Amino acid sequence: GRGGGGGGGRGGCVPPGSLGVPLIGHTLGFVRSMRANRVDQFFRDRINCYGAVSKLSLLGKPTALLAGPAANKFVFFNRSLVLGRAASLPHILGERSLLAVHGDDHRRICGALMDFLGPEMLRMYVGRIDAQVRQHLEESWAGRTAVTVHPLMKRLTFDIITALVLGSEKSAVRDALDRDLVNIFEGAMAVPVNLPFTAYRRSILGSRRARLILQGIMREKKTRLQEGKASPNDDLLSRLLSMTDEHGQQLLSNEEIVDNALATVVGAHGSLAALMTFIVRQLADDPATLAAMVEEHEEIVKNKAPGEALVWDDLSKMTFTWRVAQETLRLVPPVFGSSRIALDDIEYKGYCIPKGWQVFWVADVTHRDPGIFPDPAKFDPSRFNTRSMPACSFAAFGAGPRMCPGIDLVRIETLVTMHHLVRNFTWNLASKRNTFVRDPFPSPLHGLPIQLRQAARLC
Ligand code: HEM
Repeated sequence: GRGGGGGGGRGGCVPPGSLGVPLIGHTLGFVRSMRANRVDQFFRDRINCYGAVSKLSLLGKPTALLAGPAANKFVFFNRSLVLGRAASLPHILGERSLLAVHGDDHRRICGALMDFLGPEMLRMYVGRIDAQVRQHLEESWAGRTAVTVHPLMKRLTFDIITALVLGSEKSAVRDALDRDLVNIFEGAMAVPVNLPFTAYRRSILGSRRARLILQGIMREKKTRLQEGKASPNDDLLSRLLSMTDEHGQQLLSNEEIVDNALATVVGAHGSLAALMTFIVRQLADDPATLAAMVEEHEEIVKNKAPGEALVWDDLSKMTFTWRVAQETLRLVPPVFGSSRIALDDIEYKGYCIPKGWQVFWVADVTHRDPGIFPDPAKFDPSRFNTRSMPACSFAAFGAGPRMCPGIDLVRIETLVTMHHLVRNFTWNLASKRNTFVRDPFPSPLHGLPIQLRQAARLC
């Protein structure tokens, strides 16, 4: 029913809506809708019914669901809302991962990660990423008439992030990590009940195994750094091990390094693979966008020797390609939303959200608001030519202190991959059915099989 009154803390009443069955609440409906790609509809139905603020029960907690740019901004910048252990993923990734800490610890750990993931460091790795993309296309795309895109993009993004985090060796270790990641994601959407045979339990165990693997590699790196056989710039682990505070102590504890190396691998893998897969899907049916991209990339190679690697400055010329990526992220945001926990009773639009409640923001619903994005279903990269939209309308990376620290890496990997892909191949969708499910990242039907044609010799 619509009844909104009663309960709650000081001032106003709690938002309208219903909390459903205790513990399970709306979780099953939510998870089912994710799997059937009706998650957008699941949230839209509630928002249509109750308005931009409503209550429901998700993943075992009473939850306030907020939607719209103003709501997003409220969530992203509110100090009484913390990303916390109530959500499954922070708990799964470890006590000291960026997702599980707040306040000064968050600032310190986020600062350390951004030292590696910011443009100053990442610009050094463009050449390495360029080589990995070329090798991947050479090995898995060249000479084929059909490929399945999503698994290939998962492989590529996984190889790039593990090389950045762990360094170039260790392929067996990477395979082991890869297997554990599957379990980790399974539990991210599950009711957080740590009992045998639950998805949640499998993901806790997968994460524990992955962190043991990372611990072993970290110890080896530490020794190699001490012996002068490795450089702090080799990879993320070496960089984090080399950073010190004002007393000369290691800035991040060993546990923090391990948990955040895992968070980085997890953060950089599925989301990016989804983005690149959906760009490929779009380009198959959108010759005008493809032609504009090809033109942009041909212009860039005009000034380069044949086979010369891309460098940082080349990427700043790929403005249209980045708008294509943003428009793809608008229509199919890899992270559809996420939650916070209220540390105090807080008020939004006259409603009280009681202390301890979960607050959920959603990207999808705002991204399809015709008041902000006219004709919202239309794919139109030129929407991003201007900056006139209200703050936090485009929420694919979040905003504020918790904004995604991986955005520069997303840009580099996407631009480099698309540069080589659109210049060397054209393709058609093998299936016209345009559906996808979330697991929790958007996954197209059958992994997006395509028929492939190669322009000439790979260049
Ligand atoms: C297309 C790709 C990506 C998308 C759409 C994406 C999206 C997001 C979003 C929306 C958040 C904020 C969640 C919130 O506010 O609750 C976030 C946080 C995060 N992302 Fe990404 N991300 C992507 C790629 C990456 C990459 C490449 C990395 C690592 C290199 C990464 C690492 C993280 C981490 C560690 C956080 C937690 C930040 C914090 O809590 O302070 N992500 N991401």
